[in-house]
Amino acid sequence: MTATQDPAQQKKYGAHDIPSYLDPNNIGPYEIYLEQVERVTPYLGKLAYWVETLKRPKRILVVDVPIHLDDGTVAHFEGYRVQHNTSRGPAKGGVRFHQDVTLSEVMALSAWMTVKNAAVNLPYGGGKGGVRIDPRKHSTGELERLTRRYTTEIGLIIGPEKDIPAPDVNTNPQTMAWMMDTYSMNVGRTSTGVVTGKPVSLGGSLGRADATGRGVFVTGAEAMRKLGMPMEGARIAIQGFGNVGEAAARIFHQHGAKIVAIQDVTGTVYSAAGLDPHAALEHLRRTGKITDLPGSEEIGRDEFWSVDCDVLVPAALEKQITLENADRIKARLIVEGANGPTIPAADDLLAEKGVTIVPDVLANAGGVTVSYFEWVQDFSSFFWTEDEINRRLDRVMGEAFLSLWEVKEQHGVTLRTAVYIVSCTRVLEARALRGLYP
Ligand SMILES: NC(=O)C1=CN([C@@H]2O[C@H](COP(=O)(O)OP(=O)(O)OC[C@H]3O[C@@H](n4cnc5c(N)ncnc54)[C@H](OP(=O)(O)O)[C@@H]3O)[C@@H](O)[C@H]2O)C=CC1
Ligand SMILES: O=C(O)CCC(=O)C(=O)O
Repeated sequence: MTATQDPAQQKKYGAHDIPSYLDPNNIGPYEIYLEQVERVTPYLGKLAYWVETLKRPKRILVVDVPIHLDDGTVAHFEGYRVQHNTSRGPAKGGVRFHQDVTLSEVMALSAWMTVKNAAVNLPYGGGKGGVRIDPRKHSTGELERLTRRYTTEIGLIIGPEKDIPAPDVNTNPQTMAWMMDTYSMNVGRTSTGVVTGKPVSLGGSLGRADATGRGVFVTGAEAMRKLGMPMEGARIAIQGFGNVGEAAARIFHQHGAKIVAIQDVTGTVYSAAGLDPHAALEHLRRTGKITDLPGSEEIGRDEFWSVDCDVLVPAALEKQITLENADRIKARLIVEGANGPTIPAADDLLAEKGVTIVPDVLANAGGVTVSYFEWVQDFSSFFWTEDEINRRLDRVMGEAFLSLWEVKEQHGVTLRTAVYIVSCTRVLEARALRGLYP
């Protein structure tokens, strides 16, 4: 039970003056994950015997990444690669460059990869990496040197059959090209399968760029069908207009929905009549900000959460939906493009309000699904058409959604708990079958 769920605490502190160490909004990313595991444990039956496996990352590597800056000085950055679990296959998950990256965050992100990969039944465990750096403050040359040094430092534990990185926040196909090249130089052969999300000309897959946003759309559309919400004219608010948010906005728009609000780091724009995501992207590329978008009005950052909308898509960072804003959310459906955007206490509050959440570990699994297709294509050196990729992706995401929705109905739990029931069972079954000793 969290502090605000506890009636005694509520009486003592009221809604807004609880001390910070008791404030559920202060929960760390790995604690969020641990709470999610606690919630699923009663549904694991005999496999609960192995549940400690899920609570501990298998392997954590912390590295110092020194680089020459353009002015000739040397700067040091802290980097991480966490392999949370490898029971079902090699570790798999992205690499994030961000000024707020912490070990706890990367541990949580890697654990969510374990759950996500099992949710869509990919033959992977979970991993994630990150470097604490603000990429906006560095030149392309500095970012290339950082990426190459980081790749060499984590080279001890990555590899096409060990752990396969991919893009995440502030990393992209160019970053993956540098990682692939550095790893290949270090092992003395071209190893395309060591990373996914590469440029198509270097063994990348068609469809990977839009895959996460496409998966958000496919699972969002399935959820809307279940809830009897028409797509035509549905009002969508999107936080984050990067790889995931922009693609999700564009695909929802293509299918007749109306993008009423977009928020990124630079600000928040709103239009009751709907924004054109193509124009928004063009404006962002030209001006470097989402604000001053023609045909939109600028609203306050916090106002974003109370915008009149039917579907809310958080597609930025963790811990965005908290007890500070959850009760103001008007959407009936939240589709989590980001990893970990909702803290558990807000999850409970939204469930009580009757809001349906398609959780991150299902909604944003489209990216890693096409990463899997890329990895398979690299191994066989045989590449599929974009139509083939999209058809397979839609099938994986659609079927996963429908079967997980059935589990939710069967147990009378939230969709998040349903995904954890299925995923944790799959991971722990593999653990139990493999046993402990060499
Ligand atoms: N890329 C992928 O394939 C996958 C990504 N994800 C998750 O999706 C989320 C977004 O990743 P991705 O799109 O790749 O990252 P990008 O770096 O491409 O985009 C991030 C977006 O979020 C915005 N943003 C960052 N911080 C804030 C904030 N505090 N408030 C509002 N907006 C903010 C950025 O704004 P600005 O541009 O102004 O900085 C940018 O628009 C992350 O949680 C990631 O882990 C999940 C699965 C796969
Ligand atoms: O494509 C991948 O391997 C992983 C993408 C990712 O980091 C994520 O799903 O959070």
